[in-house]
Amino acid sequence: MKKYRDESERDPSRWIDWKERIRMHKRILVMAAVEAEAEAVKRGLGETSIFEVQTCGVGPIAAAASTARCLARAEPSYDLVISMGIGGGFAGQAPLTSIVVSDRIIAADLGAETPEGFIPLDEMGFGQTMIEADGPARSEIVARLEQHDLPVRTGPVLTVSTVTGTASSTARLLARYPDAAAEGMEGFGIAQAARDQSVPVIEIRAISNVVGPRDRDAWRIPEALQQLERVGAALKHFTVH
Ligand SMILES: O=C(O)c1cccc(C(=O)CC[C@H]2O[C@@H](n3cnc4c(=O)[nH]cnc43)[C@H](O)[C@@H]2O)c1
Repeated sequence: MKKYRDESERDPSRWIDWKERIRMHKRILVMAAVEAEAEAVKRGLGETSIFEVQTCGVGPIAAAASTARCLARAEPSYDLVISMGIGGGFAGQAPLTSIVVSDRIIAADLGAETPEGFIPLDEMGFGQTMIEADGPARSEIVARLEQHDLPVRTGPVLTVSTVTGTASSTARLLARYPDAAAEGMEGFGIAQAARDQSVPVIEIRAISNVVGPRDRDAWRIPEALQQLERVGAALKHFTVH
C-alpha cells in the first residue's frame, strides 16, 4: 500500500508541489525540546518548505527517541538535522542572548565517577561521547547569522542530563572541556539518532542563562526565544550542499 508522508501528499492538487519539492530541495529537520522553542523557530522561518520543526521533549533520552522516530518516518530522508533551543552559556565564552553554533556536540556527563575523577564513556571502551557538527553547515549557518548581525560564537556544546547549578560542577565541566561554549539537554541525543542514520547534524543554542550557581530569576528566556526567532529568519533561505 502507498505510504503518505503527510496530509499535503493526500491532496492531488498539491502533488506537483510535493514532487517538485523532493526534486529541487534538500530537507532539514529541526528538533526543539519544548513548544515555545519550536514556535519561536517557526515564526522566524515563516513559510518555507525545506525545514520541518518538531518538538522532542526535554533531555537527551526523549530527544534521541523522538529524533529516531522522525528520521525513521522520513521519506525521502533528511539531509541535515539541527538541534535548536535555548541554553546555558559558559562565562567568557557565550554571553546572554548570544547564539552558539556547535563545532562539537559532547555528552558531558556520560561515564563513571571514580574517587580520582570522572571517566567518560569512550575512555571506558563503550561507545562515544563526542559527535562532530557538520562543517559545511556550520560555515553557512555562521555566515548567515553574521549577515543578520546576530552575536554568534562557535564552540563545543555540552549535553547534560542535569542542568549545571553549582560553582563546583561548573568548574568540573570546565576542567574537562575548557573551551565549552554552551550547555543544553538534548544535543547529543539528537546527534546520536542522526549519526545512526548517517544524517549530518549541528546544534544551535540561544543563550538564556549563565552556566553556574542556579538563579532562575536571572534567566532571560523571552529574549533567548526572540533570538531563536531571529535565527529562524536568518536561516530561511538556507540550502544544504
Ligand atoms: O519557562 C519557559 O517559558 C520556558 C520556555 C522555553 C524553554 C524553557 C525551558 O526551560 C527549556 C528547557 C531547556 O532549556 C535548555 N537549557 C537552558 N539553559 C540550560 C542550562 O543552563 N543547562 C542545560 N540546559 C539548559 C535545555 O536544553 C532544556 O531543554 C522554559
